Amino acid sequence: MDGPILVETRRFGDARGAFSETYSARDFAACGLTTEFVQDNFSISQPAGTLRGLHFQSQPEPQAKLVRVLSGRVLDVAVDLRRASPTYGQYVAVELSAEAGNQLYVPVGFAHGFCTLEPDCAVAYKVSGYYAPASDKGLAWDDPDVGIRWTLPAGGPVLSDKDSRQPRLRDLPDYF
Ligand SMILES: Cc1cn([C@H]2C[C@H](O)[C@@H](COP(=O)(O)OP(=O)(O)O[C@H]3O[C@H](C)C(=O)[C@H](O)[C@H]3O)O2)c(=O)[nH]c1=O
Repeated sequence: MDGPILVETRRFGDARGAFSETYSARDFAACGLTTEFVQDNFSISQPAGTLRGLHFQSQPEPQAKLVRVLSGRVLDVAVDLRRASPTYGQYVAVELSAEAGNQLYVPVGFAHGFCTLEPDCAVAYKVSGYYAPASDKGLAWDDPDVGIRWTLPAGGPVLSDKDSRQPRLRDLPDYF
């Protein structure tokens, strides 16, 4: 899909553990990723099966995101909301983990969310627009028209009240 980018950075391991440069404006630009980030976010989720999303910010403060996992494993998902896109309504899903040290770049025009695959997952992500509550929008995690194949616990996901009642794709205005 045109848009999201899976980022793999070098990891230097030794007897103490490992070191990585997780972000470099110069090296990312050399790969065509020139987004300027203005805010860092962090969330920690205790229960496995915590599902945060799907979220995005509409104009005038849209956000591209660079997501990575500091501890644990998550299934990270981006849904294409760009009306003119040939992949409108389709999604990408990738397992991000502290162990793999991989990251997902989610461009403006995508809803983003993740579901934790084990307890005590810490997620850090850069965003290219400041938090703007009035622009904070969402998409239903279980929208049948999108059909995301989440890995969920038997009792279902742990959701915020907000995420338990997000609109379906067919009810969203043309934000992008
Ligand atoms: C996003 C955000 C939230 N907040 C405050 C607002 C609430 O009082 C509290 C929790 O917010 P929320 O329930 O929206 O947090 P998440 O469900 O983790 O939302 C995030 O999860 C998914 C995965 C995303 O991609 C978004 O970046 C983001 O929306 O933090 C702030 O003060 N600044 C912020 O940038």
